[in-house]
Amino acid sequence: MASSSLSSSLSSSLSSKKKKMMMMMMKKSCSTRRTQKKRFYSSASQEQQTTNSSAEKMLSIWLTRQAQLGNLDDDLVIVINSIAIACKQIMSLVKAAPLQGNIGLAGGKNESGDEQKKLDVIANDIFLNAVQKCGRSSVIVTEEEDHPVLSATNVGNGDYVVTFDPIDGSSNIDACVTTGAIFGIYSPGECDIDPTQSAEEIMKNCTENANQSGENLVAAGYCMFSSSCVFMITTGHGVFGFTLDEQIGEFVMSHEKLQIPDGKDMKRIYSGNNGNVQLWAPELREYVKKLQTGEIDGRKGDPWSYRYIGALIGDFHRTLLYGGIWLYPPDVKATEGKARLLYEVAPIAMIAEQANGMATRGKMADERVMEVKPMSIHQKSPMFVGSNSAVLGLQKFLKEH
Ligand SMILES: O=P(O)(O)OC[C@H]1O[C@](O)(COP(=O)(O)O)[C@@H](O)[C@@H]1O
Repeated sequence: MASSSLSSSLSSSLSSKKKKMMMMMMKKSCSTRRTQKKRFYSSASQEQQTTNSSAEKMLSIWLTRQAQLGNLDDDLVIVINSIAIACKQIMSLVKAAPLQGNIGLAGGKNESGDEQKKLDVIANDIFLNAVQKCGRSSVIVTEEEDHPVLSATNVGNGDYVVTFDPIDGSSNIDACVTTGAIFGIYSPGECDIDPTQSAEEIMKNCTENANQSGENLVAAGYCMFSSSCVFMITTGHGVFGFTLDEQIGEFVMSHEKLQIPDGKDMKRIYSGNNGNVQLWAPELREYVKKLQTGEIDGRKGDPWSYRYIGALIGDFHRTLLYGGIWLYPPDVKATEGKARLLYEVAPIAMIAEQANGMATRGKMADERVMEVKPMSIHQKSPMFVGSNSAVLGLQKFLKEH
């Protein structure tokens, strides 16, 4: 109650002395409340200041800062911010999938022949919409579309080739196991549309334009949908991680200039589908045996640990943070491996190399993944990726066997 109306209702019933006492107490309590409020606001403003001072840690502001430093251009900032927004939307859908009936199959298959999950299709639409609406991408390649998707770059100068897998490891969704989105942003392509060309010729030109080796990547990253939602990004100047703070709806820096642990800091972990080992080349079967006895690095009786989530993002993220090796070699069933070069393998390889690790393929595990130019947009590729010493150890073993 305001003090004035209360004081007037008191005036008729109390002696003047008592009244004065009451008024003094009233004033004191109001001023206390005002002080408390002021303190609250001041603390809130201090808190606000604290939050502001850590604003630089927010992805959207960090990207702008990187542009100011000349590490990436403004159009690329817009593309990456659009991808981050799509990832937040997809994370919320993945979390609620069982409640919203977004588990199970959508009923179709993608060009790779994988049965599409409901969230594959929904996430693909979210991603496509975000990247197309930002107007800085000329061609989009996604695991869930058979052909490249052209997008108008009518609002900006950027005409980046953006590739992504909207939900990697989608078979994990129904079991609430880690999934994620992987993306690669390739240098602007010359995908001029010649109106005199036929649709097939235009598509062939844009497909050819999209088929770039990893060395043309200007940025690569992934967003892991797990116990935390972690957005990992490299623009060629190191690897940075941002964890979604659901209180403020922002990705906030949590990993700065990540390096894959090596040497004594490396955890001896290998990751691959052990169910396929008997389908691998004999020398790779022997390599796995040496990991399992510990002999591969001279520590017989001290085996390497084995971890496999069945989602490249989850298995790679652990390798990035703990060290070790992830391998998906060719096998009798998957002669070119399973992960796709343009939008899974090459972006992961860029991150690995930017984190001072290695990503190779080939019979001797000595071909840099980043140098391979895909012949088709959904081309698959084997990969051995992880700590330098682990990949070099594999190369040494293959040379000797
Ligand atoms: O089931 P497999 O043969 O081990 O393959 C697992 C690999 O396939 C993938 O799940 C591919 O997933 P998506 O096809 O859902 O993108 C990778 O993420 C994972 O590393």
